[in-house]
Amino acid sequence: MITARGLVQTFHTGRGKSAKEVRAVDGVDLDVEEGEVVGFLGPNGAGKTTTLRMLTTLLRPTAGTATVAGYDVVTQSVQVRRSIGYVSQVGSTFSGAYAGDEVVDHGMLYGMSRADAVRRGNELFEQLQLDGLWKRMPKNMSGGQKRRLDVVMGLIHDPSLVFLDEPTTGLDPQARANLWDHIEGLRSRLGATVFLTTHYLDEADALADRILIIDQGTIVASDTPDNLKAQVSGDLVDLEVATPDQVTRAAERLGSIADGVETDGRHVRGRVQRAGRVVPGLLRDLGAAGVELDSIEVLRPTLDDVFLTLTGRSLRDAEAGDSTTPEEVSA
Ligand SMILES: Nc1ncnc2c1ncn2[C@@H]1O[C@H](COP(=O)(O)OP(=O)(O)OP(=O)(O)O)[C@@H](O)[C@H]1O
Repeated sequence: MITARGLVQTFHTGRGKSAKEVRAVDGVDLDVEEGEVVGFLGPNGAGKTTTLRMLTTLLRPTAGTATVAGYDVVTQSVQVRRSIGYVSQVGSTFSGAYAGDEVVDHGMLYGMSRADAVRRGNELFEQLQLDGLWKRMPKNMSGGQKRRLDVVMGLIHDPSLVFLDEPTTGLDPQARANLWDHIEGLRSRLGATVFLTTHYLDEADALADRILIIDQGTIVASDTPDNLKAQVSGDLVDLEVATPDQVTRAAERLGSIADGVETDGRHVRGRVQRAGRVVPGLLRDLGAAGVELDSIEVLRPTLDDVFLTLTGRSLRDAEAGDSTTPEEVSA
């Protein structure tokens, strides 16, 4: 459904001595299969939006090639646009008509009949909890309502490939959960392919079949959330032994299957690959060695652990450290 090879985008900022070239996307290869939900994850300024803008034909690649739904993003941009739905990060611009009319016009722009656009628009308003707002002007909607209206606009023509740029930013938790359900439904009910960017690790984890991590314009990982977490850091097993004199024995036993075993009071911790498979054996082993446990906890690694291992920075620190503000710009 989507392929990209060596995609590059450079921007030129500043003038004279302060002129600078920014390689926003620096050689991206990616493949997305039909029916996949792919989460595109990375800190602020990593190149997510720029990649998405190239794939949706809004920005011409400086170098490299990409096809979307079988069409070349440069030479067949019209066909690409017809084949996709796109919800941009900045949202749609609305003309001052009623929300429902905007949506219907948008559907008709994609070749839908008025009746179909009205029917589908009503369905989407209901599914995205915008009921009763058909005759409201978008400028009089709350931020969250407007964001959901953006999503309706992106989905009105039932695209089989949808690009969503940070779709849940600015939504309250309930609206976010609702949109997650909707995105899951796009795949399960309609068999749609979804490519979404997000800063939210839990969102990527919950929704995506596969996660692509981008950092400084380059893809640094691509795998299922579980595989990424398993390969990169393993699960943390935390044993709490009943009495301090058992700590050494517990550490020995855990050390036979875990990396980086540490002790802290009556706690013994270490990382193991696929805890579900090895913990039953560990418990038998501890029992046989006469170690008595007060508690055992297994913590799955988070995607933040994955990001930290891959880049040496936490996703949150990487974001906090970003202060790039483009001045004058030419693509
Ligand atoms: N029009 C532009 N002119 C100059 N630099 C730009 C332009 N657009 C993006 N950049 C720079 O390119 C880099 C990648 O930006 P991009 O918006 O793709 O990142 P992102 O991963 O989508 O970030 P965010 O999560 O903040 O949306 C950043 O350093 C950004 O400042």
